[in-house]
Amino acid sequence: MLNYFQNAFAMSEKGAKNLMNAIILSTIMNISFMLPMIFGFQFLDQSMRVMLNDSASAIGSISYYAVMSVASLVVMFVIAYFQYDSTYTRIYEESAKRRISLAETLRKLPLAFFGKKDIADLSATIMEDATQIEQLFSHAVPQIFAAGITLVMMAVMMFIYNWRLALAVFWVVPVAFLVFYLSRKFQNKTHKEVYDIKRDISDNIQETLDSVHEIKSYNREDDYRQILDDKLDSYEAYLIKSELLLGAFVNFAYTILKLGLPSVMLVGGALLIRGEVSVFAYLVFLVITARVYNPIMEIVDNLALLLFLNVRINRMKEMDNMPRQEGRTEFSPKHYDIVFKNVDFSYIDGIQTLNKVSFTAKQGEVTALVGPSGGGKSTVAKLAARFWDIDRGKITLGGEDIAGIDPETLMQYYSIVFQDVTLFNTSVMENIRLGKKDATDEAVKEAARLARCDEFINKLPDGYNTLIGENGERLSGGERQRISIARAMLKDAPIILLDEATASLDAENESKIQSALSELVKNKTVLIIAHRMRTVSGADKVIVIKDGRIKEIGSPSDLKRQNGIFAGMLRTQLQDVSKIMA
Ligand SMILES: Nc1ncnc2c1ncn2[C@@H]1O[C@H](COP(=O)(O)OP(=O)(O)OP(=O)(O)O)[C@@H](O)[C@H]1O
Repeated sequence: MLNYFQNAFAMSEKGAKNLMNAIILSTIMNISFMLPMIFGFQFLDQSMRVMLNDSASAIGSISYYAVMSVASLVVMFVIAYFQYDSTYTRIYEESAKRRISLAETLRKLPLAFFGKKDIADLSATIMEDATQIEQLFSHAVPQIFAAGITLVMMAVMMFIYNWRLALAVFWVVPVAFLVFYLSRKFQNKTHKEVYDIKRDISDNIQETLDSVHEIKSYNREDDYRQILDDKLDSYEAYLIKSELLLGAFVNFAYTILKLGLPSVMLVGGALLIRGEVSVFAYLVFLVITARVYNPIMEIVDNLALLLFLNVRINRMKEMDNMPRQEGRTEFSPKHYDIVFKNVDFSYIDGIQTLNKVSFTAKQGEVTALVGPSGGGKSTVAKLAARFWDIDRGKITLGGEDIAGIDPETLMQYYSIVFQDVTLFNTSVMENIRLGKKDATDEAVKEAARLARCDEFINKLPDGYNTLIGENGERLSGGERQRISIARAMLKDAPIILLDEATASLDAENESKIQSALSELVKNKTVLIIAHRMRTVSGADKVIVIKDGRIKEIGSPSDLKRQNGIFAGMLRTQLQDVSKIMA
């Protein structure tokens, strides 16, 4: 049973145990809530005997009922307390664990996994799905199981007491459930459709917000609004369809259940006339029948919610099963050479992005990656830091395969300065301190000075304490990249991965970035995606990558002599410069 709960509801072992406890206590609570009814029947039985025989007196037993009523109230209260604790407190604990475990999963996913499209989806799963699951587990799941168990117990007792009347009460139950069961397939399908389109809309909104500048600058607002409107319309249509379908099946099941009471009246009446059942038993069955369908309706209602839960749980399991990156956490390389040996890699099955890539980026040297757009330069740089795991071959750092090293451990040795700098809506000081969380203010300022940031920071209204707005929107492209360089300075990691800015920077900004970079890369293993020939000419080694393969490799002067792709690229850039100068 524990295993079943763990698998079906994606729970931890402790969570499954707590759910079992919640079900048991909810069942005991349901039974305890019947105590007043049992005493009521006892009282009714005794009163009827008094009325019919006129011999005994009911007065003497009033004190018995008073004591029993108080006792049952106490019992009900105590059981309800424990039931509440096990159902709500423990289930919220499980839900907190579930969120933490999802966040842990995220930590172990390849860094490059976090493409924009997935982020809305991931946050929806962590927040919205986990909340829905939490609510259903506290408000519905234990109750459904408990109501089911209580109902079966009541049915057994009633069948033993009078099977014909019990049959009149319960024949409707399997029919109602059958209707519901048959509707499962349709409901699952519509729930999945509603869920998918909702995720699609979240992605769309996220994408629109992320690209709001581009959308506005290309006057694409109307197109985007139209796309979103269409998706919202279809979401609404699916939602209505799903609700209607659910409403139709649930109400049909309710209607069938409602036939139970007239059945008991008819069967009980006939048995009474034939003298095969006492007035008391008939009354008892009528009272029970009037009450017994409420928990059944509750089960039907909650079952519908459980179907929806299924879709969400499957999504969580999917996340849990995503390929994780793990490895040992003790790692101190003897040196910082990065070696690629026959590396094959594809983002998408069947489309090979890198093919037999082999090279060494030596400690203390600058290795420049050059080549046409889409050739695979960024991919090489990202693989060097284990953003993804490779398909074949080997990448080593200090002679050790990075595939066996925990990505977080590995990352301590890398500073990454890419073009898409992420800045947080906090002070400049804190944005730089991201490079080393325990750095003193002085150390942050020193890094900022070396990265040529201090002069623009000093011009900000509050200097280092200025809030720089959502994703640093108050800063220019060059300033943002210099902040990123300052972070890397502060981190002072032995390996630098650098994507040189492609955007045209003004000459002053460019020379500041260049001098900041030359400070940063001193005595480090540097892998730079180079776009400017000035950077390439200062490199120790140049690797030309085209169509995922290394085409040329050597010092800039060697490659110039070879008169191949690199020499061609040099000529093109020189021609461009001379055209401008002319
Ligand atoms: N996350 C991804 N999923 C699928 N394909 C990708 C992904 N990232 C890159 N690619 C593809 O891999 C190939 C190499 O891309 P990469 O970004 O490494 O090239 P690049 O040489 O750095 O290009 P550029 O100079 O334009 O940045 C391209 O065809 C690109 O479309």
